[in-house]
Amino acid sequence: MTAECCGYPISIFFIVVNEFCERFSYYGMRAVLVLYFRYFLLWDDDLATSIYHAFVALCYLTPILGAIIADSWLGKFKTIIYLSIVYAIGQVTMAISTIHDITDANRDGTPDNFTFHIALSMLGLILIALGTGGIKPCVAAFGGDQFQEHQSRQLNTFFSVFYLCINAGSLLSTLITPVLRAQECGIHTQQQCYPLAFGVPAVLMVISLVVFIAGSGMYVKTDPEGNIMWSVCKCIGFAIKNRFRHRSSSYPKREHWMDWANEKYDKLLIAQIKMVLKVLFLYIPLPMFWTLFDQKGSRWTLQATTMSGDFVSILISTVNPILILTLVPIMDRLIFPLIQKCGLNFSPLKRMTVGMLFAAMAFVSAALVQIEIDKTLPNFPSSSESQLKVVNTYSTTLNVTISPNEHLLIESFGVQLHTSKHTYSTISCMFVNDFSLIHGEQWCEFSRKFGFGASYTFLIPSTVFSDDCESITEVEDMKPNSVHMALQIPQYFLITTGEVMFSVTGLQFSYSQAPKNMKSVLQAGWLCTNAVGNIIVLIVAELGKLPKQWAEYLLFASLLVAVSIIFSIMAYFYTYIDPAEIEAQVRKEQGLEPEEMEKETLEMEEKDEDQKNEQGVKQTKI
Ligand SMILES: CC(C)C[C@H](N)C(=O)N1CCC[C@H]1C(=O)O
Repeated sequence: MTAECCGYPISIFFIVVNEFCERFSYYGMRAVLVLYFRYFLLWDDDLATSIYHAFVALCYLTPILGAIIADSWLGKFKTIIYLSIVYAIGQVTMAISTIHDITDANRDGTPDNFTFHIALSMLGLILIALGTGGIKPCVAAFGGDQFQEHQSRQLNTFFSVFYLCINAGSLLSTLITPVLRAQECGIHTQQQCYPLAFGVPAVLMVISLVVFIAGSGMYVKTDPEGNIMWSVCKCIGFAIKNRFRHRSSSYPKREHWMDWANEKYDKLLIAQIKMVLKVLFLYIPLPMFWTLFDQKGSRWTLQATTMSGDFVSILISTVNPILILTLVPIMDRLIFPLIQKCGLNFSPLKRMTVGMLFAAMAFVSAALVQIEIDKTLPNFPSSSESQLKVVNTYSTTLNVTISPNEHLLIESFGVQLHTSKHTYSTISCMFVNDFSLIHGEQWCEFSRKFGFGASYTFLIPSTVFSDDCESITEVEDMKPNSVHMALQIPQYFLITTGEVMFSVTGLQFSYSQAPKNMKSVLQAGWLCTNAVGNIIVLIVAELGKLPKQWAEYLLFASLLVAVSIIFSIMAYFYTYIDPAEIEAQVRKEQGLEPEEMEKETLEMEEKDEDQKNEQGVKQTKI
């Protein structure tokens, strides 16, 4: 028996703490990455965001590599350890690359050799992407491996707790690392403390590794059954070739195209490949969910900048993990059991479909908010129009006639300009609460809150310093943003509800439907849907947008509704399987008589017993 606490294997504790620290490390580093590119390496916005997105996409592509290493070569346990070491080295490299003093020979506070810092940080990022992506499919699957057959309820809860840890880690780090960056540090000169902001995630990654190793004696570890991925590729290749060789109608059809590998390959391997392919086929429409989800960080952020309210950056980076932390327990403890009590079968694939519909609703909500915002935005001249601004500083109303037939009334601002020299300047500022005009010993000070998004013109008469500051007139050219950011909360709520139904269920589903020797591979397939979604966002951003933002939101919502309908049809034809049962059945069909199976089981048990004795831990799982 594995050591248990409240029905859960104790080893799970080490795995969820490891996940918490790893996600703290990953999201903490990500929270300050663009700022590092922008203000330390002095890259422009475009380069900074492109490299950032390329890095994120790479992090979701490397799981395939990690899964192949785990399922075909090292096993999950060793893969997690080795790739975590790579990951920690990457984080440390990244932190070192941010120490400006290393190349600041002239001690002016800026690095003198940018090539050094860029090369080091790119090396760090590649190692991090390899590490974080590589271990991701293995950690979730390794966690699942710790449960025994009678613990299926606890297994489902594990995936929810796993997701909670991801979000608790990300929430804390996105709050902490920007604060660390804002500190000042340095040897020769005091600068923004990037080494601390990147150093703390590096320390957390080392802690994550130590915690994982600490649980070593308690884990159920399954060894890979040879180079499974290579066997899978060869088997699929043979089935295709064999099918092509027997394409003539004189050959009888086979139930599944993979059955054309029967001549050469083990029935069990063919059955396992069929299980994996069935699930991977089902995943084809799923990237669309992530395409919408990932726009939280781009389009929705831009939407927030056209709204009023002071909590832009905090709202954007924390609202999703905060909602996850509240919604996961509510769904698990209240909503899903309630639905079950009502006699409804809310199967995993149905949950995922509903999750997609929630994400679509989130985009409808975003479109409605956008329509409200558009009402308050100034009308800019179109390509066939010009904008003419006439500032009447005369004391009475003047008529202005624009040839040939436009006639406008210009109200006076009641100010007369006595100076013949006019200097106009435009200043764009953030968080302006006051400003002063200073001339010699005299000054005029204005203290008031200027609204975000607003544009003002100040008309300053030449007499201002000899007369009084009151003679300055303020004109509001553009109204401040008036639609409050709180209106974005429903769309965040809807997309996060969708995420809980879609993403947490997807994790569980990918684990439960995978054969024992390909659990990491299927987890990697699941993570790939996220990578493809990210890439679609990048392409969409490059291709440009519809003229009206609300129309684009509605377009995405409709696309996701269409995709969820396709997915629900595919799901209708999907039969849930118990991979272990199918494997046992195939063995039986293969002629492995019950006694032989028993013998095989006994041999495996003996092997396990030896392993346990080596580890000094009692376990019965085969
Ligand atoms: C974007 C949030 C900080 C994290 C998000 N709620 C989340 O948990 N995930 C987004 C992609 C999958 C999952 C993760 O594993 O980070």
